[in-house]
Amino acid sequence: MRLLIDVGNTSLKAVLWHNQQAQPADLNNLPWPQITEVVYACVGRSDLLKKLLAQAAKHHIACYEATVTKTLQGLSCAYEQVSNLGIDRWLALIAGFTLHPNQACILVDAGTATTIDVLTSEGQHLGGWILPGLDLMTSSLTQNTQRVFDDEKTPFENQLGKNTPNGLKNGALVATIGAVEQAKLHLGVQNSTKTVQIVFAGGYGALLQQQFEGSIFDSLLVMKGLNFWRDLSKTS
Ligand SMILES: Nc1ncnc2c1ncn2[C@@H]1O[C@H](COP(=O)(O)OP(=O)(O)O)[C@@H](O)[C@H]1O
Ligand SMILES: CC(C)(COP(=O)(O)O)[C@@H](O)C(=O)NCCC(=O)O
Ligand SMILES: [K+]
Repeated sequence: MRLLIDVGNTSLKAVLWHNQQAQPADLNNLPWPQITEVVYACVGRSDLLKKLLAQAAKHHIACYEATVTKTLQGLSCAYEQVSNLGIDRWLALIAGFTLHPNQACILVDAGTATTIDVLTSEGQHLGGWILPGLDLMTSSLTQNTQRVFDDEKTPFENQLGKNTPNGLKNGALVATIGAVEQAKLHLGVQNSTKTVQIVFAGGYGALLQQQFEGSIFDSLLVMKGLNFWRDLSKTS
């Protein structure tokens, strides 16, 4: 049984991977005797991660931190400085590449930041974008202007705004939708029979997924990437 840990800028997530399945992990009551290895990825800061790694060490369990490499099996990274690419983005690419073989993909991880990564059907990462996440987009405006205000009850909708919270929230949503549309252009899917699989993950992934027909939401995308990373990096 593997303990998989993904530390983002807002939260730490962990699952237990056993018999090809993810089970929720109770961090206060982990089944250490059954855990064979810990595989983790971290783009944030986390004292909780340090504590978990210390507990694993106490139980003599091997821990592996996922890293970005120029290539992994048939997948290649667009960055010149590969270590600058967020590991969560690389793991989303690994998951997309493995779960959708020979299929062009756009991986969208909508958390604190929204990242959009473009992957060809041949496994070439063409690059991507980092946008403020939906909450950061709205809070940066409410915090830096006098008159732009938000409220709790206004949803994010793909519509014109007719009051301030509406204009603010909908603006953040359509900016994000527009970026995903731009990503498609880099795969030449317009005016062609090529298809692209758009995969959403992260706290706002389910909301965004509803805006794109044929797209999917996979809350475990980064976890699956972590699991594949460990398997693939053993054999490469
Ligand atoms: N149902 C939800 N569950 C968790 N986070 C959500 C949800 N809906 C919106 N969010 C927002 O998603 C962000 C957290 O997403 P997450 O993918 O966990 O981030 P990170 O990977 O950066 O830690 C926060 O801005 C949070 O407000
Ligand atoms: C862009 C990110 C902050 C996204 O992190 P998250 O929203 O999941 O917390 C993370 O992938 C990161 O720190 N990236 C490093 C810069 C880069 O990818 O180029
Ligand atoms: K993200």
